[in-house]
Amino acid sequence: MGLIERIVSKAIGKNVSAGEIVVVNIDAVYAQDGTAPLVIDVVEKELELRKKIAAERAYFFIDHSSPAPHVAAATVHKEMRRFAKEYGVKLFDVGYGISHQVVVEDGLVRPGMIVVGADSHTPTIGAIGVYATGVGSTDAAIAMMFGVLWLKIPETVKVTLTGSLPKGVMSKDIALNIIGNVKTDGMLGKAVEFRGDTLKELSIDSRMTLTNMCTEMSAESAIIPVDNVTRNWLAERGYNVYREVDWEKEDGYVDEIVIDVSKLEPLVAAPPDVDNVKSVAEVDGVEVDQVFIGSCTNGRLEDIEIAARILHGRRVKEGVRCIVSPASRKVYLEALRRGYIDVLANAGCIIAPPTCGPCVGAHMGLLAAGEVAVATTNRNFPGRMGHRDSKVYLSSPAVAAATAIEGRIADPRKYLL
Ligand SMILES: CC(C)[C@H](C(=O)O)[C@@H](O)C(=O)O
Ligand code: SF4
Repeated sequence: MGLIERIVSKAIGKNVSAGEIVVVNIDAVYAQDGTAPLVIDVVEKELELRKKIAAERAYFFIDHSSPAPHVAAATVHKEMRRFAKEYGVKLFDVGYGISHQVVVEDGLVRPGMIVVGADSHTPTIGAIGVYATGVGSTDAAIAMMFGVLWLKIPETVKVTLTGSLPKGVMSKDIALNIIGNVKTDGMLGKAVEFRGDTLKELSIDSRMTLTNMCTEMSAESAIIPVDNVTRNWLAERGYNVYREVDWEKEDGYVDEIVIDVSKLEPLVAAPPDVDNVKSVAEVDGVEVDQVFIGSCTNGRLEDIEIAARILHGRRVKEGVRCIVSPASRKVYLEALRRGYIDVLANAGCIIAPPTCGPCVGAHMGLLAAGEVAVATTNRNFPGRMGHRDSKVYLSSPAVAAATAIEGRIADPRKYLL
């Protein structure tokens, strides 16, 4: 049994295995302003009107078009606030943060839980040992109304990480390396379980980048076992493990990939696909109009810290827009307290509020036709950040910061000596 099978078996009190369809109690369910309108419709129009949401822990996030860039978004937000109040859903309003970041840092999801979110990057929260998967709005509505949902238990692929990351190479580069190899459909219908010595060196921030990117390999879920890094992180925040399983046992995989991360170099995913992975050396010199540092992939404290270290005492290249959006208000406040925001603003960065905005081409930094961006996000499809004829290269925050300085895709290692 892989970790996910162990979590579900423990939750329902009998052994399950991959391929089985089970009905489980959902420990937390959330939706955001892209998917909540349909959740609201399903609850109010399709299902019998109930005034109370059954799931104990149902959350709404206004994070995508946030703050509202147009009247249509403002109307969606207003509707979400009305529904949340009427039905007892906890709402995280404009500026609070991106769903996947907030549920983890606020302790709304805890190791061993079974969680669904009406957003494809819900597996991000598997970084702390949660079995999490993205669902459609209808499923999210069912989970909110009844507190249960059917899930098909995925088969698990083990990804073993060995060795230490070289300076200037980040967990984003590990994720890009994997996706370059397995391609965008490489984990279709599967769950990814990360293992190996490298994990000891990866913070929860770094781990969340890894699990986040598994969605781009078409994984149903991604999970990292609870270890000392997780336990220390939980203890510092007064959180605990919700459901203990044997986190250490390595068993039940359909396949294994082994990566020696000490051999990795800074990478990018070149347009038009996330699996079009190249080394920075191969695209060195590609000129950019915009850099975006943020999102549920790389908008955490560690990401802002490395950007600040690289940009400290330097300037964003004239003519380049460098937008930085912390993934949550907590990240923003801590980055302020530590002086990172000061460094970045002084270097010429534009500090945006916590929002998905630029990542999903909603607002706060769209690209015009022909423009090129480097972004720390997870998708680079045509039109993702603006005009269909704009281009997005995905990278780590270190590559993004070095690129902001030079105005062309640049290797961060020379700034980290
Ligand atoms: C808008 C939403 C449905 C979407 C998702 O689920 O992934 C978004 O968050 C994204 O990253 O493209
Ligand atoms: S930051 Fe981007 S990838 Fe993450 S939830 Fe928002 S739109 Fe989706």
